[in-house]
Amino acid sequence: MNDVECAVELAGGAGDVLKRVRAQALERGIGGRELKDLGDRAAQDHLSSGLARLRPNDAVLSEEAEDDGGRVSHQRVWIIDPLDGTREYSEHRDDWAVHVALWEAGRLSAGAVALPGLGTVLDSGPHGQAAGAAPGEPIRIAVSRTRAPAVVEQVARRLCATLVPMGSAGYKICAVIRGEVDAYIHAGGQYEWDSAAPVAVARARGFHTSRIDGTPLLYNRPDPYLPDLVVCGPHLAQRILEAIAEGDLP
Ligand SMILES: Nc1ncnc2c1ncn2[C@@H]1O[C@H](COP(=O)(O)O)[C@@H](OP(=O)(O)O)[C@H]1O
Ligand SMILES: [Mg+2]
Repeated sequence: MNDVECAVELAGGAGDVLKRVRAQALERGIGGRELKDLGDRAAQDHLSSGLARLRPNDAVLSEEAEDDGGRVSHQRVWIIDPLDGTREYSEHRDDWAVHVALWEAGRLSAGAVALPGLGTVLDSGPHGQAAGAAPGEPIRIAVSRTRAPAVVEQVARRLCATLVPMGSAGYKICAVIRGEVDAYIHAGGQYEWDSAAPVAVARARGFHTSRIDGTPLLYNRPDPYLPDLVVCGPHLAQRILEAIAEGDLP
């Protein structure tokens, strides 16, 4: 099994576990915080035991595990978010995801994002897919449905774009890849596990991925805080980055 196949197997398996956990919780009348915790724990257990079995020599950075920083000196580090869009998962919505990425010697070398609500897993393997169709007007920008950053609202006004609220960073990046929206912009806080796997998939298919100031998204840093990003078709990147750079000017 190569690394991409490994990522697909693990993300898809964790997605199946999460769906089972949620169905059983519904039958037992469990929801809210308890369901979020059950899901986080079950998906983390599935991924950590799978990585220990399939890739025992690699390091792991997970949203749901202690990080002692030892991974920084490793050449191969799996960056995982067992349940991205925890809130939406607990609300029985479809916009949540499982992220499994591999960072290898300075770059993301493999990734898979399970979208269990849509019954699919997207991966960073060779697909020969063009990087998105030219966007129609107005441009559609995916944004957090619960904490839309002010900068995204400003950019939408400048570009006369439509905002499309959704949960989960992975689900939103996959919405760009799937052509449901033209861009995803986020600012104000996030961590490497929120974007590593979907960014690996987006890059493999030719999409633009960067910080909102246009600099590269870097992974396996000592501090995994990675607060902002832009993902869009390459033809839109310059317009969006310029609109962001205009800052608070009217
Ligand atoms: N300001 C912020 N600070 C820290 N994490 C944030 C954040 N805004 C969004 N995120 C994280 O990014 C993911 C997508 O958020 P959203 O659905 O609002 O777009 C969520 O991951 P988790 O669900 O794994 O916690 C959320 O916790
Ligand atoms: Mg997350």
